[in-house]
Amino acid sequence: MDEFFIDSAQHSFGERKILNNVYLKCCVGEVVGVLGRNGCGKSTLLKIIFGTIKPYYKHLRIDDKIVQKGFLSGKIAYLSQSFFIPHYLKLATVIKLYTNKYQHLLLELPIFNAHLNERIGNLSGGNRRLAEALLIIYSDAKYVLLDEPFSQLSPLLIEEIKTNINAMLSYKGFVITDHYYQHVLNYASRTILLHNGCNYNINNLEDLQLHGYLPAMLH
Ligand SMILES: Nc1ncnc2c1ncn2[C@@H]1O[C@H](COP(=O)(O)OP(=O)(O)OP(=O)(O)O)[C@@H](O)[C@H]1O
Repeated sequence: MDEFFIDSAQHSFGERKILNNVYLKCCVGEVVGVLGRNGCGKSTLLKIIFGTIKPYYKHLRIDDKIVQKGFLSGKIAYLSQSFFIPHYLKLATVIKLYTNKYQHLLLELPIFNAHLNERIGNLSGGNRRLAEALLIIYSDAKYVLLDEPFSQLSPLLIEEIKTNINAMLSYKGFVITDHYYQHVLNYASRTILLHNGCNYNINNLEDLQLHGYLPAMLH
C-alpha cells in the first residue's frame, strides 16, 4: 500500500499530556490537513512521525513496514517552522545538496530560476520560506510533512506552494498543518483537528466551531 499511518500516538512533556491517542493516515495522491489550537501538539505529531521526538508510544507504518523513525526510512521529509538551510549557501548549491530525483523539475521553476545565484539568507523572509518548502516538496521523500508552509507567505506565494504540491501529487502524499484554516479546509483532500490530545474528522467550519477551534459567532 502506498500510504503511511501513525496509530495510538501518545506523548507528554513532563506532567503535561499533549497527545492522548492520535491516528493519522496519508496516502500517495492526497493532502491531509491538520488543524488545531496553538500548543495542541501539531508540530509534536509531525516530529514523532519524522523521528526527531521519541514518543511515549506510537505505531508507525510506512508502505506496510513498521518503522521507528520516519527519516531513517528515507520516505518522510519534514518542513519545520524555522529556517533549516544555512544562510550563506547559494540556492543553486542547496538544490544540488537537497534534491536528486526531481531536481530537474525544481531547476525549471521560473520562481527559482530568478534567484539561483543568490545566497539563501539574502532572500526575503517569504521567498526563503518558499524556497525551503519547495526543496522539501521536491525532495525524494514519498511522504511530505509541512509545518505551517503558508505562514509568512503572500497570497500569490501560497498559491505557488499549492501548485507545486499538485504537480507532485501523483508521486507523493502530503500532510499540512497551518493556522490559515480556510486554505487548509478548501485545499486538503481531508482534514483532521487535534483537540484535547485526540483527532477529529473535520468537514466544514461548523465542525471547527463544534470543537472550539473557531469562535461560535464567526458567521
Ligand atoms: N521540548 C519541549 N519541552 C517541553 N514542552 C514542549 C516541548 N516542545 C513542545 N512543548 C509543548 O508542547 C505543546 C505542543 O507543542 P507543539 O509545538 O506541538 O504545538 P503546535 O500545535 O504545533 O502549536 P503552534 O500552532 O503554536 O505551532 C506546547 O504546549 C509546547 O509548549
